[in-house]
Amino acid sequence: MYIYDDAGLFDVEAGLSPDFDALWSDRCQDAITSLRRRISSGELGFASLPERDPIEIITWAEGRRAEGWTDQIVIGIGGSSLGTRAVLEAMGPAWRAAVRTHFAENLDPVTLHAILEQVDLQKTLLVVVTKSGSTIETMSQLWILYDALVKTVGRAQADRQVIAITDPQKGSLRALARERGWESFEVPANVGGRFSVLSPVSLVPLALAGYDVDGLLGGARRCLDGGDEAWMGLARIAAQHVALGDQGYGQLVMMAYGDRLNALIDWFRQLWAESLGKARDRRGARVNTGITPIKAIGAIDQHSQVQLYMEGPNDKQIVFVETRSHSIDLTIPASPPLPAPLSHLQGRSLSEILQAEAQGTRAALARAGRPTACWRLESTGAASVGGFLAAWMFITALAGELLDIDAFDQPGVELGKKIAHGLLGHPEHGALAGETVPPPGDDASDSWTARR
Ligand SMILES: O=P(O)(O)OC[C@H]1O[C@](O)(CO)[C@@H](O)[C@@H]1O
Repeated sequence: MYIYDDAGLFDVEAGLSPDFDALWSDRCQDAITSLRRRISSGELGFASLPERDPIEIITWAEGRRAEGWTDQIVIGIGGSSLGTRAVLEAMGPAWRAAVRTHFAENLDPVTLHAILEQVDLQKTLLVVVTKSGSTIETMSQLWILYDALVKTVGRAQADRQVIAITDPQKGSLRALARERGWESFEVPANVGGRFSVLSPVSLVPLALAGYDVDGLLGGARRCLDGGDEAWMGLARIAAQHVALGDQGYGQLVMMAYGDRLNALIDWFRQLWAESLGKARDRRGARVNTGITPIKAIGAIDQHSQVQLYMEGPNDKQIVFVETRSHSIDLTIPASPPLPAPLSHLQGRSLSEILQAEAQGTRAALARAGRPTACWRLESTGAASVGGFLAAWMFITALAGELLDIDAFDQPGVELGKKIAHGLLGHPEHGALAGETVPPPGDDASDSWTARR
């Protein structure tokens, strides 16, 4: 069960204008119609993922687990890893999983080396995930890990330990999987990375780790249970964020209470930032849309960021994420007695205290005239997490419709990648790198450069 009962109810006068509904309800309806049309035409595949039966993946994972693998290394970045990490951490505890999961995401040699130190490659599967099949971070790390695997178990056995998750037809990883006979799964061609958490991208490693992927999809399906009314509820939340953005609240802090929700916000940040930060609308006119997502973790960031949120520029929309129940709880012992200013805490559970802190912080921000909303998950079980993921994918897609931009591309990330490839000797991008990067020895660290 999941709930987000007062999701999106921004509750201070400083937030939404009183005529919000009058101003936005027609636009919400248009956004819903447009998004539904794109989904039913097959252009967008993310919405139908929860309808797919995961039995094939579940059965496959059970079979592979029975072979005795102790670890999997998920090699991927962005949409190819964040969703998996979000679910694993939220639903945890991951260290009790049937197969331990390690993430080779960033190109950090120390991290990758540490992973290699922790696993026994004879008992480890490499799960490489990339929709495009050519992401520099993913393919570089794959080649290092594959080389280590071949050296440990030999080429024929190594090829049985690699699982590729990529586009059905295109890309270097698909070509490699065919050439080397690697087991593979498909990322549907009409599902982009940041909208792929309910596809094999995450379901395969999650099922391998022994997580309840069926429950995850069930929770996601429930998000649209109410039909038209549910669609309107999601569109209204999207419109609230967009309207607040128009009113000058250009930053969205997602503040989640609990360490387990850390990666869930990382996943959200990519979804929101890449989908809505755009320079052109759908007709090609210059726009510059976007609401900057910011991560905060309660209660830690009460002691780090809340001063700024309370008294700094009033430019933030603050979304609290709480869970009603925790899989484990601990209580402060009633004796021996604590000194008087703290004695009221005795007998209280940590989850009670955390919840009071979330409510206190939200109330204080509201008093300071800062727009806030709260999402309360029933728990961090499969259904709640699935519902949260699906809801935010729909909200983000609907926000894209309201802004009249394409929420499903990311042209702005390409130039930096090409320059990096050029610097590393890619024949087509070398000139670009030479032109853009300051010449060697030119210390540009004291100058701010911007081209308009
Ligand atoms: O799955 P891929 O193709 O490796 O891409 C990884 C990530 O890189 C991006 O394309 C951005 O560079 C994201 O949109 C994507 O999730």
